[in-house]
Amino acid sequence: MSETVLRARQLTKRYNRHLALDRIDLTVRKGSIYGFIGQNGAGKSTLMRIAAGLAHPTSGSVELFGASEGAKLVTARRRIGTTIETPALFPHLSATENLEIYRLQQGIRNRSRIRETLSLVGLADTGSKKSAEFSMGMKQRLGLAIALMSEPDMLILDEPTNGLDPLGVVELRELLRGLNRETGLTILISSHILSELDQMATDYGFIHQGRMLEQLSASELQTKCRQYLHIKVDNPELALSVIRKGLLSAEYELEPDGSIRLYGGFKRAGSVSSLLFSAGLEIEQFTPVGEQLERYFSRLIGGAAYA
Ligand SMILES: Nc1ncnc2c1ncn2[C@@H]1O[C@H](COP(=O)(O)OP(=O)(O)OP(=O)(O)O)[C@@H](O)[C@H]1O
Repeated sequence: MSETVLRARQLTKRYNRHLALDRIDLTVRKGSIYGFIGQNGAGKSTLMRIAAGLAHPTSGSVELFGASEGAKLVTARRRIGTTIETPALFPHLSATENLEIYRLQQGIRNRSRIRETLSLVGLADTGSKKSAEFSMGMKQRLGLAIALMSEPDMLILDEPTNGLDPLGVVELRELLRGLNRETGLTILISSHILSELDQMATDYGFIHQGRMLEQLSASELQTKCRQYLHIKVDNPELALSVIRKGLLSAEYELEPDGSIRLYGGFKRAGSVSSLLFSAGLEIEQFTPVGEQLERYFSRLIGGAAYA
């Protein structure tokens, strides 16, 4: 079984009469990139703040690197880097100067860590350029550098893609993937846009109105969102042989009821149906099935809202 870095059990947070988190269970595995998905106000920041020790839960518990209370939990929290409530950047200072101030504030002895960290986030060549002149993406990277200065084992990033243009989102994704791959860093990252974390997250948790709706791995999500043509004909064996001959590299499954799932067949629906017709097959059903990631998310929260 893989090691767990963060585990929330029945985590609940109440602000007066408002229930921001309602008995949340969440597990972040070591070395994973956990995509925490929810609309604005769903409770993502609240959970992250509790995990980082910036807020107290009303009830329930948090376990970090195996520690769940007292001094051990405080020590475990030193292994986290986060962009929540990190100090504001000094706009008139360069990236190196900003990190130097942070290094002194935090008592980090190793001065060469500044250069290392700037290389990690791709800001090593920014020289004396003031952070005020940085693009939004560069500012995000500098914020990330601050979070990485103490060589954390886990990063907690609250909506880091906010304000980035599509290219900036792709760059951040590549950067985080690289850090995860090369240093084994575990990352908990939130977003209200599921597709932004696609091709990056290894695990997902969906939160809505303070409740965890679903937690699943990236491959489970892909399977759920995989698109296929559902085909039912009078002679499935013949249909399969026609498909095999007519469509190179066709991926399909024969269901117990004799229907066929032809994966990725959406775009080729026209040629598939004419192939089947030409073979004299009688088509009883021919339906595209599956959905886009974003639609999956809206259906999930729609279901929760109307349950
Ligand atoms: N300090 C607070 N006092 C009162 N209510 C709060 C406080 N912090 C958060 N809330 C409420 O708790 C709910 C969850 O907020 P939270 O910030 O965790 O959501 P979120 O998913 O991070 O959304 P966003 O992306 O908008 O930050 C919201 O309804 C919010 O208004």
